[in-house]
Order: sequence, then structure tokens, then C-alpha cells
Amino acid sequence: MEQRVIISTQLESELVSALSECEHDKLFVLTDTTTLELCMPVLQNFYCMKEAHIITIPATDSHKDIESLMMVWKGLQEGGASRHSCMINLGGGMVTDLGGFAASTFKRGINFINIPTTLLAMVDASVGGKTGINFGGLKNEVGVFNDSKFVILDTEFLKTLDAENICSGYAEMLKHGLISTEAMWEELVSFDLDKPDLKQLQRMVGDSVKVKERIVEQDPHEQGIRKALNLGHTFGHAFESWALKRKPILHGYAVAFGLIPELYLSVAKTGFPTEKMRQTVNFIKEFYGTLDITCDDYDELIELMHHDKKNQNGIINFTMLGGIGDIRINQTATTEEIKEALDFFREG
Ligand SMILES: NC(=O)c1ccc[n+]([C@@H]2O[C@H](COP(=O)([O-])OP(=O)(O)OC[C@H]3O[C@@H](n4cnc5c(N)ncnc54)[C@H](O)[C@@H]3O)[C@@H](O)[C@H]2O)c1
Ligand SMILES: O=C(O)C(=O)C[C@@H](O)[C@H](O)[C@H](O)COP(=O)(O)O
Ligand SMILES: [Zn+2]
Repeated sequence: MEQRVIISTQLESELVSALSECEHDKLFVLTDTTTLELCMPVLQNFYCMKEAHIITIPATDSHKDIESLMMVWKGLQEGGASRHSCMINLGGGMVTDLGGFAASTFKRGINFINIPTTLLAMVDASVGGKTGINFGGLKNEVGVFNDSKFVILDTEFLKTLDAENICSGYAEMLKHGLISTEAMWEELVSFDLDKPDLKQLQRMVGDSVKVKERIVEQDPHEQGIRKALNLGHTFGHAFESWALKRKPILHGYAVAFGLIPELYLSVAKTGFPTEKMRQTVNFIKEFYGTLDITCDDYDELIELMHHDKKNQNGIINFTMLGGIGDIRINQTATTEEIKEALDFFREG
């Protein structure tokens, strides 16, 4: 992997050192309106930030779109960025995805550094080079694979993050546990998400991001094993796009909901143990609630699944499990089985 992931102990010196390895004439920082207020003050006092130009886009995933992308390109252009400039993406997955795409396309690509500020971005979005925007009501429809030069991961930023966004990021950690080891999964489903122990969570963040790093290293462009990281996302992205037209939900909630029908299919088709599915589903129901879909929504959800990026030849591609850590990529299901899994999601 081109990218270096640093678990921060001294943010300023780590940033100085990362910047010294990223040739740049001008420095830009991309924030959203919230990270400008809550996270930028941490960086603002650093000497290395003295001349940095700040570009700010509106917060939340409904702004991970072409308009915000144009705002970033415009900010870089008006700020006099050259091919040798560098941009720091300071924010959650929305900022690291969109900022990464903006940097990868501006003058055919400038260096960028991710400083993730949400749990989700720390364990998942800031690492692995998937960048992009939502388009036409579909998640991450336009983008490129391109690594940030560095990811500097400082869990101190989590202190201002709200409970819903902690839960959202935790869903990707749960996914990492499911594709990893029994011990990791066990710890995750026993954790009290209502009253998270921040010290324990900080340690779990380090373990979780390593699961992602290990998989991305083997398959950076998702030709094979990287599809494991998409567990929960075939249904999850369909739920997220469905909700976008009604009442948007956070990405991690969509992933948590997506894990339910995908674990159901894993039990039915690849032998995942029923009691582990039950334990995971109970955890999700307890901390994430549910999504109010009815059987009248099934056709729309299946149509959305037909846009999943793992698909080939019009066949919906699923990642399933034979057990914890027993990853089965390139699985299929009939329309009937998909509807059964949705029935289970609503009633199970
Ligand atoms: N590229 C990948 O591999 C990958 C992986 C997973 C998810 N994603 C994408 O990531 C996005 C979701 O990321 P997210 O959950 O971080 O959402 P987000 O970036 O929208 O952040 C969630 C909210 O938290 C706020 N926030 C950020 N940092 C904060 C802090 N320290 N304190 C208080 N508030 C803070 C943001 O302003 C926003 O309102 C989705 O677009 C998803 O598709 C990408
Ligand atoms: O890094 C990956 O690979 C993932 O699939 C991680 C996912 O959590 C993430 O949501 C990713 O953005 C999904 O990618 P997509 O290719 O399904 O849009
Ligand atoms: Zn995800």
C-alpha cells in the first residue's frame, strides 16, 4: 500500500514529518462546517499550518455531491494550487472521500493527507484509497482508487463526536470483527455502546483499522478479497439510497441494517452458525433500532442492489460468511431468497 497509517501520539510532530515527505508549494485544508468549528482549532495553532488555505464544504453525506466537489476544485484553483500543492482532509468519511477525489482529479492529482475525525473515518473511510461522491441517488457512484500519502489517526477528536456517529462508526468495526476473529467479534458484541468506555474504544480502533489495512494491502482494487470489506453493503447501500429519498440515515446505520439480511443469507447459503447470527442481530437491534421498510419497498431495494459495484453481468454480488472470519466472496442469491432475507430483516 502507498499509504502510511500513523496512530498518533503527538499530532503536531507527526503532521510536520508527514508534510516534509509530501512535496508541496502550497498547503490546503479541507473541512466541513462542523470540523471547521470543532477540529480545525486543534491544527490552527501548529506552526506548519501558518500559511494553510482553508476550504470548507457543507457537512453530512447529503453534501457528498458534485456541488461540494466543485467548491473544492474552485477553492484549490482560486487559492493558486499547483500540481505540487498538498491538501489535508480534516473530517469524517464524507470529507476524506470527497476531498480524496477532489485532490486525485485536480490537475490530474495532487498529494493529500487524511486526518479522520469520526470513528467511521478512523477505522474505515480514511484508509484504503476508495474516494468519490454520491451521484444519481447512488452511493459512491463516481470516484477513483487513490491513496492518501498518510493517514494520521488521533482518537482525541472523538471527544466531540455525538453518540449517533459513534454508533455509526462502530457498525464498520462490527463488520471488521465478523470478517476477522472470534475474539474480536466477541469483544465487539459484548461492548456497551450506550456507555462507551473511550479508553477501551481507542484500543479497539487500532485493532479495527489493522483489519482493513491487511485486506487492502492484499487487494487494493477490489478484484477479490477486498470484497470482504463490503460485507453488509449490498443491502446496506440499497437501504441508504432508499432512505436518502425519504429520511436520510447515517452510513453506519445502513451497514448495521445491511448486516442483518446478509447474515441471514450466510446462515441459509454458506453455513454461518445461527446462534452467532442471532447474537449479532440482537446487538444491532438493541443499539441501532430498525428501518421502516414494507414489502412494497422490496422491488425498489432490489433495483438499487442492481447498481452495486461488485456486480458483473447483471448479477447481484454478495459477500457472505461461513463463520466468523470465514469469508465467502462472489455469492449470489435468487430474488426469492433476497425477499426472504428482507422479510427476516423486518420480522426476524
Ligand atoms: N472510502 C471508504 O473506504 C469508506 C468507508 C466507509 C465509509 N465511507 C463513506 O464515509 C461517509 C461516512 O463518513 P462519516 O460517518 O465519518 O460521516 P461524515 O463525514 O458525514 O461525519 C458525520 C458528522 O460528524 C461531524 N463530525 C466530524 N468529525 C467530528 C468531530 N470530531 N466531532 C463532532 N462532529 C464531527 C461531521 O461534520 C458530520 O456532521 C459515507 O459517505 C460513506 O460512504 C467510505
Ligand atoms: O474499503 C472498502 O473496500 C469498503 O468496501 C469499505 C466500505 O465500508 C465503504 O463503505 C466503501 O466506501 C464502500 O465502497 P463501494 O465500492 O461499495 O462504494
Ligand atoms: Zn461502509
